[in-house]
Amino acid sequence: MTLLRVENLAKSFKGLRAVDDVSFEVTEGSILGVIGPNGAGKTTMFNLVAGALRPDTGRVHLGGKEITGHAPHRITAAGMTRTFQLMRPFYSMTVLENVTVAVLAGGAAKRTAREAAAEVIARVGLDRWRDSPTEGLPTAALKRLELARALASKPRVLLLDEVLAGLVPAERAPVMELLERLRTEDGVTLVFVEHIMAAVMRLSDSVLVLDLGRVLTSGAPEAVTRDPRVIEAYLGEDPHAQA
Ligand SMILES: Nc1ncnc2c1ncn2[C@@H]1O[C@H](COP(=O)(O)OP(=O)(O)OP(=O)(O)O)[C@@H](O)[C@H]1O
Repeated sequence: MTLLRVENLAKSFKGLRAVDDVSFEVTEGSILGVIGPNGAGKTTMFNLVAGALRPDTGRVHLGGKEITGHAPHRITAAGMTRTFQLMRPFYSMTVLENVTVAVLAGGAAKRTAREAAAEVIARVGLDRWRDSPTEGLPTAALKRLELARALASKPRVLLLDEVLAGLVPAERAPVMELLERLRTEDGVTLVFVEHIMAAVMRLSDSVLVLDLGRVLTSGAPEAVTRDPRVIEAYLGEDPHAQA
């Protein structure tokens, strides 16, 4: 079943077509990877889908309901939330307090919010930092906190903006495993923007390639990354050519 449907989205900034007639569908329980060179429109597309920006034209449907142009909190309430590339937790609060705020913002009752937050914190493997101040946390823990804050509203669709950026390879593997478990065990549908191709290849059921605001191509990761247009526009060289 199609859970997220994006039709002909477009957004210009002072004449620059940042997102130009982008359409795609995401099946419930699947993982869509979004790739493309810097400036391709990936973050703008996320902002349009998640309600941070209003599209000039086009429509977004979540679970069959139109959510185009709705405010982010309404879209979160409808079951879709996103993480930010530039994380903005409340640095003066502890990890538990940060996630509790997100749980409350997601509409949970005050009485059970801390308990629900603690569960999410355990889910993302942040238990050892639970009562630590957010200020001074290592990047890997901050990335997990960003995930926890997004998961606090129990989304059906999670949009992840470069959740692996800034992590060393040894830190990436457990985050990728966590994302896989979110899909298989919690049934969360994932759309993730990522530059790290090994992650895109491993996690994605299908890949959407953006270039200059438009969809260059989409399909299975193997096929997409062999497409000469993708290699030319983004990859620079054939990733399969190397041993
Ligand atoms: N608020 C804005 N005002 C003006 N131009 C913008 C704005 N936001 C994005 N742009 C422009 O729109 C285009 C698409 O930017 P966007 O950040 O969506 O690309 P991206 O694919 O996410 O890039 P990256 O991989 O570097 O994050 C770029 O040319 C960018 O400079």
